[in-house]
Amino acid sequence: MPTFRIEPISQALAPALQHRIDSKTKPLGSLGRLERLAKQIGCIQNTLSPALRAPVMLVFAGDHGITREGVSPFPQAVTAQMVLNFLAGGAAINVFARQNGFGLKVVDAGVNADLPAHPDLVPAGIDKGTRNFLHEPAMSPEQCQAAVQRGAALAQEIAASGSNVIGFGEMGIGNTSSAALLMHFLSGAPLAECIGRGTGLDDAGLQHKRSVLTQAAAHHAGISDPLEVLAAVGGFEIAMMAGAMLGAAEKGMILLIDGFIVSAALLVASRLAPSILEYCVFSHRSRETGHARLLDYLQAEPLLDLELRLGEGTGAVLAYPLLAASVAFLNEMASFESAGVSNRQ
Ligand SMILES: O=C(O)c1ccc[n+]([C@@H]2O[C@H](COP(=O)([O-])O)[C@@H](O)[C@H]2O)c1
Ligand SMILES: Cc1cc2nc[nH]c2cc1C
Repeated sequence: MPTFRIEPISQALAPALQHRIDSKTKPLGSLGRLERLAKQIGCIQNTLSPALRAPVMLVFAGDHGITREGVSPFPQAVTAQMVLNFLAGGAAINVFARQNGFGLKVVDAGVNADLPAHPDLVPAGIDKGTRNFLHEPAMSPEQCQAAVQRGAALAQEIAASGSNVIGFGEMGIGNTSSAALLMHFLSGAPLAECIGRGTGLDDAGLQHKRSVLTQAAAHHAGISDPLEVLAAVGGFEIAMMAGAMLGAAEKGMILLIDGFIVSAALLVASRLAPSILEYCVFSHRSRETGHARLLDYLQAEPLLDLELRLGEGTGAVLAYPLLAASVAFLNEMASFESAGVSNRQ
């Protein structure tokens, strides 16, 4: 596995950015969270006049062997069906991406179907779904490494095409089970706090999911190396997304983090390169049980809480106007001096 060289973001301009923010015609600190966002973006880009260019949403799709255990109310076939819906432009993420000027790429990281070629589809499938991690590792070490490397290469291509904002989304029936176990093994949170209703399990379904995942956790007990954990209980879309996050941060891009599954991928990436977190904007707090605690663990401050639990990158794209607003106020607002407004005595 290549090591990822992710530099901590430069704090060289942090005092000057703070001064610029404080000079704007507003009471000190009154743009609240947008002020911290403007400063973070300025530091990531190491400029007093940051700019957001050609934002891209990558939706990683993959299938999961664990679906054989009845952990999701939806059949595995929905993953491929939703990929076709993305390619036809009819999913929620298509609507929000069009609305917010995002380019959209759907990445087949390991869907259990033969997908037709399409200009928006990146065919990068490792296999037709993972193995059932109740009984064996979800993927081999080689498959895991290949997924991470393909993801990193993809993000680097997107950076080379001129984009400096990359959003992460996913589609994979069963992937809240993977995310729950990744969180459990890598953060040490009790399993019960990592498991939620996903796409909408009822009480009996949730009980069953807890029982299956408790057995899976026992089967893999003792694993702690991030790549070993990723191979044991991850998904191809999660592994490729973790790689893409690492590749994007290496290129100094702004990483827009979506919900529970995307945050679990970031947890893996942050174990491989902790500085990656400095490049991340956390778009929202998902309704999925576990996300709030995972965000706390990552010391993340999400921008929105809209009770979303869809995935696809929807929260990330919905939060983008707030990034655009923070950059715009930094670049365009008058200062007390330029506008001739009296500052406090
Ligand atoms: O982003 C989230 O926080 C989120 C929370 C719950 C469900 N999802 C989506 O629902 C799917 C996984 O749910 P499940 O019940 O099949 O494990 C997958 O396609 C995710 O995109 C996503
Ligand atoms: C319909 C549907 C759409 C989704 N989008 C992301 N995960 C999903 C899961 C389902 C079931």
